[in-house]
Amino acid sequence: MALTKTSLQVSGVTKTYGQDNNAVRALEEINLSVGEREFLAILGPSGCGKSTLLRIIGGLVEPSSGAVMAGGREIKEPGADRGMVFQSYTLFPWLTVEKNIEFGLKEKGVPAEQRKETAAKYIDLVGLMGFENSFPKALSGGMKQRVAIARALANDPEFLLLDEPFGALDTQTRSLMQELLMNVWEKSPKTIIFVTHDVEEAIFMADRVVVMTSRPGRVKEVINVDLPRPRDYHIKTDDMFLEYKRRAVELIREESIKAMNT
Ligand SMILES: Nc1ncnc2c1ncn2[C@@H]1O[C@H](COP(=O)(O)OP(=O)(O)OP(=O)(O)O)[C@@H](O)[C@H]1O
Repeated sequence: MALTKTSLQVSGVTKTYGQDNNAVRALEEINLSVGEREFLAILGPSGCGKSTLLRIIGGLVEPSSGAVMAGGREIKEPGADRGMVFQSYTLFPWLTVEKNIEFGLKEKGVPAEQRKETAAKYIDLVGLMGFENSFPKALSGGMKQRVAIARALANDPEFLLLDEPFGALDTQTRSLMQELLMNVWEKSPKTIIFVTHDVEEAIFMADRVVVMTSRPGRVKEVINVDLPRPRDYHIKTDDMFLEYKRRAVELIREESIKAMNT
């Protein structure tokens, strides 16, 4: 994808949790520009600060220094411009699929009829027709994450921030969910920032993959994934795909070895 305007800018972001002897340096000098409607993956070894970076972008965690700018404003707190999806299922168990998806709209005071219409649109987009009135406990993990994606999209955010959203799913479901997310993104273009430690997942979906170092997380390398779209699973055996994968595996391996030796 040709990069359009910058929609989000991470400048000199550093994060230290705790103080003195208990201080943990999670992130060090992160600089990153994210293009409008770009699909960006953040890839790195466990504990390198990926979630911390995403939470800072989401406005859930404050950086120790540096700033994140979106739409000309510094991010200081969560906002309706940023929808988030986490690995753990975060649906409201007492609400049906439809009501979960409508939740943010109701908070905003959108009238009932319009809420229902919007929910129906996203239920269709994530393939959950017929499950409108089901409760989360009756859904599989993949279905719950589809509801979570639909719920985030229903608020029409500019950014969709996903933190290992398919991490708890089996391999087959995970692979189908990757295709579903790309499909949703192509039909409802947003800027996506997707955190994962899965090399194949990152290259399969993203326009660019930001590979992070082990803790403290820094940007080690940015891989431009120049593979045609739309993509489906066949591309995973393509020579170019395998070349990107080899490069990313090499980078992550270097970092994992470093982390083991410190
Ligand atoms: N609230 C917190 N208080 C103290 N330390 C924290 C906190 N959150 C994260 N950390 C530490 O910061 C470092 C980075 O954590 P983070 O969860 O951002 O990494 P990650 O790359 O997302 O890890 P994983 O892939 O294992 O989920 C880790 O050493 C972690 O223990």
